[in-house]
Amino acid sequence: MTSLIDIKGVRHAYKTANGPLPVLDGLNLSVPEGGFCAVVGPSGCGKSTLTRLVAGLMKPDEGEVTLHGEPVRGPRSTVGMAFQNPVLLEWRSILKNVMLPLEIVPGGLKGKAAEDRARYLLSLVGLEGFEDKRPSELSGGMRQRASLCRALVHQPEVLILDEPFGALDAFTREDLWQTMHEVKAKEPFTGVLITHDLRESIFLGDQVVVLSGRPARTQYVMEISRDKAPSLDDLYTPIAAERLNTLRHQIEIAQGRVTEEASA
Ligand SMILES: Nc1ncnc2c1ncn2[C@@H]1O[C@H](COP(=O)(O)OP(=O)(O)OP(=O)(O)O)[C@@H](O)[C@H]1O
Repeated sequence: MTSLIDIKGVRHAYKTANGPLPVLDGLNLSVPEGGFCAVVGPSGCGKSTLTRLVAGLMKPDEGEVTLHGEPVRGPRSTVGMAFQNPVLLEWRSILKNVMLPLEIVPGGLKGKAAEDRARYLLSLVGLEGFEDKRPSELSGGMRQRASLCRALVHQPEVLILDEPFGALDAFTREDLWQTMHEVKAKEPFTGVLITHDLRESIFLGDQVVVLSGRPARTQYVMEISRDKAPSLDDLYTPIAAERLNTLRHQIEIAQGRVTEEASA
């Protein structure tokens, strides 16, 4: 697999009233085509900033973010995003919400083809029959499913998920993890997932990147090879426990609660 997303030596500081706030300091990350990279790290370390750089919503002070080797210089229609808050438009039906990017992205599907595509995605995530409902008529998990369809409707090659399941209860979240694997099998994309949930990171990611405390650098990378989609049972195996323990420990180092030397 060739690398689709490459982040090399990225440094970034926000300009604030109190002077520059260094947020990223030597970030390196490489996601192969079709890969799913889960990013974890202490609160406020710069995870969302990383997604903004990949999405082209801002440029780094130093270093480079490339997609297929081409520097990211601005927003691209080949990137889809979903956030913790689905932000669906209440005056549009679920179907019309999902179709929205096709009205905005140049060259997107139009008319019946657009509607068919949106209906297909909604059926893929189990929302068949809810196309004409308004967002407020759906549960939080269903709204997040619709938001996922909206992020995928224009067939982006990169999907950025910034804590999309963070506000959901544990059972709904686990349902959505499984849905994500089902969707990815049918709608291939290269994914970057920001999460605070270590179980989620090892269930969805084939690479888990731990960022250090702010300003963030790449502290630790865990590769997870799998030849089929996992089941929830896989989260209760010794190997899962070992992975979670390693990641939890890396987070403690990132938080400065233990030192690498002390843990060696
Ligand atoms: N536009 C901005 N201007 C100034 N400071 C900002 C801006 N956006 C984010 N920050 C600050 O940069 C730091 C990193 O923010 P960011 O949202 O990237 O972190 P995060 O790891 O995603 O946070 P969390 O884990 O809480 O979701 C935080 O201290 C935040 O307050």
